[in-house]
Amino acid sequence: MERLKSLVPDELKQRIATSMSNDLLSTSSSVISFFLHLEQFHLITEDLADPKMALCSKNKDAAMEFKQNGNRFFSNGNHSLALSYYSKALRVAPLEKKDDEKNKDLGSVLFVNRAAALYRVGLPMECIRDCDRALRRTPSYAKAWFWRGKANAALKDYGNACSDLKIAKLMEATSLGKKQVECELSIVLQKISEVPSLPLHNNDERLRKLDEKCEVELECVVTREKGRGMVSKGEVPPSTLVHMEEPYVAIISKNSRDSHCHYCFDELPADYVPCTSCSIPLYCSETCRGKAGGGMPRNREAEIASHESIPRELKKHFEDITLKGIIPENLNMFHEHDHECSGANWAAVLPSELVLAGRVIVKALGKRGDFLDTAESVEPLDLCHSYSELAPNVKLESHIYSIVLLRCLQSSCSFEIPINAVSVSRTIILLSQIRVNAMAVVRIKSSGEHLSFCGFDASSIEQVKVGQAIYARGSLFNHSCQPNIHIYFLSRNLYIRTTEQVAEGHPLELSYGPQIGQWTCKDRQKFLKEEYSFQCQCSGCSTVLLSDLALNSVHCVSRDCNGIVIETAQVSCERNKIKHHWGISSPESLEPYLQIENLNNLDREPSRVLPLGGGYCLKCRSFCDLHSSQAAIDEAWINFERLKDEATTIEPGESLIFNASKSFNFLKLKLHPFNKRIAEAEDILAKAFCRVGDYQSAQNHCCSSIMILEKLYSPKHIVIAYELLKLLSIKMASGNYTSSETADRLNNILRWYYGSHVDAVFPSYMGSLVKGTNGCS
Ligand SMILES: C[S@@+](CC[C@H](N)C(=O)[O-])C[C@H]1O[C@@H](n2cnc3c(N)ncnc32)[C@H](O)[C@@H]1O
Repeated sequence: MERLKSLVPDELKQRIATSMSNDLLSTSSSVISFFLHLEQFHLITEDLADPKMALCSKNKDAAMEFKQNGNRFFSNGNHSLALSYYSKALRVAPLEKKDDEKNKDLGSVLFVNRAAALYRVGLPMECIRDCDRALRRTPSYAKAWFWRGKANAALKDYGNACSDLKIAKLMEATSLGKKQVECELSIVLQKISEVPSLPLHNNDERLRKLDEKCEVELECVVTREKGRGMVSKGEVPPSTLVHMEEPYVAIISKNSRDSHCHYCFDELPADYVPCTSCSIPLYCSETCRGKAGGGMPRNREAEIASHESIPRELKKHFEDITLKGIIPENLNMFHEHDHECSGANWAAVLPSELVLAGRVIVKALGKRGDFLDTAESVEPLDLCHSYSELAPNVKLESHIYSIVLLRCLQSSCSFEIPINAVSVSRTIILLSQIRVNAMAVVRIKSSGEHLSFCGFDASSIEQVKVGQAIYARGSLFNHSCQPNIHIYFLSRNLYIRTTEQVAEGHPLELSYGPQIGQWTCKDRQKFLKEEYSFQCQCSGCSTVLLSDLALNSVHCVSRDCNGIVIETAQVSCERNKIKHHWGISSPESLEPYLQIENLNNLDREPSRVLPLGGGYCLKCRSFCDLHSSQAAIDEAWINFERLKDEATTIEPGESLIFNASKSFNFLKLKLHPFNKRIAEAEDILAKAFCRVGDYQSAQNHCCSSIMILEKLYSPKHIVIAYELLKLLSIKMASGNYTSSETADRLNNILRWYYGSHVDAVFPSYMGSLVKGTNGCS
């Protein structure tokens, strides 16, 4: 891309840099005439679009090599490595079975080999699913029936195990193989005579009960400051599900490509399935693969019917398995990966936003046919954009990316894709719509393995971005740094829930990222301007709040004054709030830290409340040299960085804890008590003390950290729940299982934010932690 950018003449660059959305037809036309006559452009786009040059097409030789490695590790008893090689082989193996393939093909062999490895590593369910895959391709595959039988026996489902093994015996051609099956069968028959067979197990453990209904009526209203936004038609209680939606289009993040399903974004199971025609997407099941359009298994009814040799009593079992899950092709459904699946490089190489734009174009063309044809054609997605406010460099990139994308789509789409001023300018607008409206699909991840062994570590929670999606109606919710709704995702679907009581007609606003308590107002506004090109007009950015003032502040130099000292840029941000909005929240809570006497007589003059520059105490106006204070604070912080690094992996040395504790006393003298760094320092110390087994000190530091965060956020904020989880793990690590108060608080916040979906969103052990602690109280 840099190469193409550098080729654009300066005069055109300049026009694009200063262009507004109205100018796009003209700038697009110039870009097209420039690039379509440029040999380098054609070379680059051919590289991207020609399947012969692509690295992501299927490769039988590579698959055979992976398979051999898998076989080698399997024979040596290294079954997990064998499993990983069979999976690699499946990813690159050509999986489209040809009509003339009567016998088992490479795909069937790889599925059975992987099934055997799955059985050996103790995953019988996954083993059965892989056997089924092999049997749908090759119904007479004796080994697949054999491993299926063994896995069913491991699950104590002796009835099915017996049927599987009986069919395996019928299908087995070698006498040695037959003997092996007979031996297994006799064990199962013996078991059947001893214990009753368990009822059929549910093969799909990932099925979840998600039956909560969304019954709130919302409406879209327009305001001068924020454009369209969503409000509720009636009063809504906290924790109410107000919206749920499937994405218009979605795409997996590049860093999740090997770990999460490319359709539903859930974590991949050990028996994931690859795309049938290219080597990029991986899916958790055939259902997801079918929905994404990564190749459908053929209906093999005719072939199966030809198996006359199956005795009547086994026929139903045989057909149930070999025909099971064959998804009828849904012609009305948009298969978002289909047009990328020609084995070309572009979908794997271009940025995700661009590939997402390609998916919108193909879906819109499939639905309407005229999305790119005329400037008047109706938008498939009525979304706002911010092209005119983009940085010059981003505007230029959008022009180049749009023409590259259309060129790639031309070569891999069944529709006609025109490249003209209209189509390019519409694609540029689409890219800026995606920039403003795409949501990051996230999953909650914890770094610990098992709570009772790892104690504190088990509860390090983070949100991991696994995908990006466009939700047509979800995009109409505006941002607030003090949100009253909360979003989360199950599979690829968006859910929105209130986090407080919302009055009738009041805007429902979520956070696009930054929140009060996390960053100061200045930093939040900078982020929103850079990422979303808007000046935040939310209530949190128009009101003077203790959290915004204290978050990064230092203590007044006069020890008997509680006043806050902040830097110049922050002072001017807060002064602007007073000047333009005159908002001060909860004066009583601010009074100890700020000069706000005679509040009723105040006019809109900021100097009545805040000093002109930074470094002055907001309460007594004493001056503090922020520059030298900051240098001393940064130096003291080094001890925390060291302790943090060491405490994540090993037991930290005594001297590290001693030095950090000394620095901590210094930080407490210098920083304001509600400064976020103090909370972080408390957190690092808690972790370190936990590592060395001093649970009481760990607990004290953890509690102090929670108290600061409650001031900066609010006592019911989800951030507090994550801290409570840490506190609970410390208590449990110390053998205290009677912390029902902490567990109740944690449970309440989680239910507040996730309602009935709490168990689906959080790793299951967290639920059992809460229940376990409650149970022990
Ligand atoms: C995802 S859209 C929300 C819907 C949008 N208001 C509309 O009319 O389509 C994001 C855009 O809404 C506007 N917006 C959202 N929250 C805002 C806020 N707190 N202050 C100002 N503008 C806001 C900005 O123009 C932003 O780029």
